[in-house]
Amino acid sequence: MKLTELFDGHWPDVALFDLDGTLVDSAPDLAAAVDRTLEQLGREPAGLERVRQWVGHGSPILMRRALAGRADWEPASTVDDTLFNDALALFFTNYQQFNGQHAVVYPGAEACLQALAEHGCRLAVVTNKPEQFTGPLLRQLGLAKYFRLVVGGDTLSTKKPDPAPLHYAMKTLQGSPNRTVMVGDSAADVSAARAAGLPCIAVTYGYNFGKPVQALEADAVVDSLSELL
Ligand SMILES: O=C(O)COP(=O)(O)O
Ligand SMILES: [Mg+2]
Repeated sequence: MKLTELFDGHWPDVALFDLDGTLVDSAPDLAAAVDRTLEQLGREPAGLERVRQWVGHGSPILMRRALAGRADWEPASTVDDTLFNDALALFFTNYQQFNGQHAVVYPGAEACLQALAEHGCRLAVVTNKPEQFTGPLLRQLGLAKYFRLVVGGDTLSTKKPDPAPLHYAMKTLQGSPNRTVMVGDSAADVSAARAAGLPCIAVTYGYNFGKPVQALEADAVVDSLSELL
């Protein structure tokens, strides 16, 4: 589906992009950092396939899931606070080292960013990844030049699926809800867009775990961002 079909034949004024699983396949680096952390804590590594299922709600939940060994971690289930804090600090140190080592831009993603920018669309990354890792990754992969704004998982006091990061990005880039689109790979992205009253595109190749992307009630589902052009 062409993006312009969502906006009466025009390009949107503002586009908000999720990062992990939407623009960049970063799971190998995240898995390397999680596994190094688990090993430092005397635990078995989780492996790429499991870590891939745990990404999307930010680093604290990624590490809680890794410690619990399961994707369906809920706030009610107990992970010892000291253990969690130690694990998160180790993860940050490890991810600092692994961030960008194996990450690649998905096919079609850069062409989409370029076309949007050429049509005057103002672009932001709205990710749950902490800011300290987001800027360096975007710069290393040559994507930083497309974005006027980066909102990380720790930029505000709440993160997706809360709509606050999307509201903040729209306010900063002077986008209105009916002229702004959110593009993401997970339930957190679609829920945040819904709550902010924005149209939302979901990609099929990312890290959504649980129900299929088609069940997320996005306005369109695409296999590649190049389909939007
Ligand atoms: O760090 C995460 O959990 C994923 O970040 P994302 O919001 O870019 O998918
Ligand atoms: Mg994502």
